[in-house]
Amino acid sequence: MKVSIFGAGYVGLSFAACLAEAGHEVLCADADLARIEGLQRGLMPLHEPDLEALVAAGLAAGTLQFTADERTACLHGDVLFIVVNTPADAEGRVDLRHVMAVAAGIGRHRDREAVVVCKSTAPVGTADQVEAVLSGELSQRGAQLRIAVAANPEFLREGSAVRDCRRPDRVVIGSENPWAVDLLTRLYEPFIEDPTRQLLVMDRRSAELTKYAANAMLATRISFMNEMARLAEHAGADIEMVRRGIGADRRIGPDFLQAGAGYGGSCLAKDVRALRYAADRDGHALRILSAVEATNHEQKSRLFDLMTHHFEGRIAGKTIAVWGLAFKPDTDDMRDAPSLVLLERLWAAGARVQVYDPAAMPNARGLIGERDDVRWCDTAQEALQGADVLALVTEWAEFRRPDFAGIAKALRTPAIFDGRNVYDAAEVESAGIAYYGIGRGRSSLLH
Ligand SMILES: NC(=O)C1=CN([C@@H]2O[C@H](COP(=O)(O)OP(=O)(O)OC[C@H]3O[C@@H](n4cnc5c(N)ncnc54)[C@H](O)[C@@H]3O)[C@@H](O)[C@H]2O)C=CC1
Ligand SMILES: O=C(O)[C@H]1O[C@H](OP(=O)(O)OP(=O)(O)OC[C@H]2O[C@@H](n3ccc(=O)[nH]c3=O)[C@H](O)[C@@H]2O)[C@H](O)[C@@H](O)[C@@H]1O
Repeated sequence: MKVSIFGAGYVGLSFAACLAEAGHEVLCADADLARIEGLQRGLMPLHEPDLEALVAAGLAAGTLQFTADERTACLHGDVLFIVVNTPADAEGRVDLRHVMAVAAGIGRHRDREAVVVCKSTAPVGTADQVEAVLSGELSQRGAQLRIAVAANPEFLREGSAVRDCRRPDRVVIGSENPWAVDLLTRLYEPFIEDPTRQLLVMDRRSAELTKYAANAMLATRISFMNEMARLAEHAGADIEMVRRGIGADRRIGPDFLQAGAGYGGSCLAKDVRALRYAADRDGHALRILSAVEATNHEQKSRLFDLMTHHFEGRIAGKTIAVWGLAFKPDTDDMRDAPSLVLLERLWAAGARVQVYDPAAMPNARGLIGERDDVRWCDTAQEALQGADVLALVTEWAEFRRPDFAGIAKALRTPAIFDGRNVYDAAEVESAGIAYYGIGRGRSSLLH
């Protein structure tokens, strides 16, 4: 099938490469010319496991092509996906300008029937708006084309985008138009093993709300566990034991129960904010979500609070080694990363940092810029040299089994602040290093 994809970001590019791998003829468009020129030469604009090889394979096979030309992209596909960014402001108002720009472009250029699919995360009613913009453009030039608009939210995670695209838990098709549903069902066929379980067809508004509800539920689980972690700290319990204990209940399940330094990334916070804003505006305050946000806001300062406790308030002049800057492992994405809050708080308190991340250094450096109180290190080992203590913020695989004896030697006053609970406290302590985790009763902060 011929497919056009507008947006070559984390989602658009991963989705395009997977569709091309499955044999579809994919043209991926982006408004960013430099990004497209790079992609045409096989240069990746972002870090995502397995994606580079998949893009190269698609380019070589000719099933994946890139363009910065809106018209070409509007004319190529039988199905056209809108996968552009949909940022939300501080209050939660979602900026739909990019989505509507694509819709208007399709309305201006399209010369035959099409199924237009909104994959960007966007508030309930966005597909209706896309339809209105499209028909406005079509009627302005007197064109009468059969165009169906569907909502098809995306649930992939960064760091496993390719895997998630190839094997989605479910595909949600929001459309009551049999033609659009049939086309999308055929398009997704290579990724679906069990249609009765994985393929969910519903109306557009339900599909749009499903996306927000999913991210809000995930964020709620994390904030719930972070609150339990605080309680565990005070009660002398270990949240890791509690996590196993409740995760074994099939009604709860083991995933997304990891307490830590707070959730970050481009979407959970943005989408919770947007959902809360939309609900408030319609007079249906979502009280749970306000609590989820407040807890996460505090949680991002948790490592800093533990350090304040450890240093008895005297953080000025200390040097902190920081392992991991990206908002999660296996990505270079720094959007809303919890590490940024830790760094800001340390700098405000007069500390210096020595930072290392396997993939996010260029993005972090671009965001933060050069300053005297940060040293950008080439290795995890280099970040330790001469530092007082170590903070682990992102649980990259390369940080999981470190040489604790080496860490004990490198640090001036050996202590580890484990923001993702990846280390065994007893093992760390037996190397002569003080251990602080999130919600680990052994390192309880009894105020
Ligand atoms: N990042 C993620 O893990 C997930 C994101 N989403 C949603 O998917 C959408 C895209 O997210 P990301 O890929 O992370 O964004 P991104 O910021 O990485 O990429 C968006 C791309 O769209 C391009 N763009 C903007 N306006 C355009 C236009 N008029 N024509 C063509 N290209 C245009 C931008 O230049 C950019 O390259 C958002 O709505 C997001 O909420 C959904 C699921 C997962
Ligand atoms: O809409 C989106 O953009 C996507 O948002 C999240 O995916 P993503 O942000 O890529 O990554 P997650 O694995 O969800 O992690 C988000 C944050 O939560 C944190 N987290 C995750 C899981 C956990 O148990 N505890 C926890 O603190 C991570 O460290 C990270 O900072 C959702 O998991 C995806 O389903 C969704 O498609």
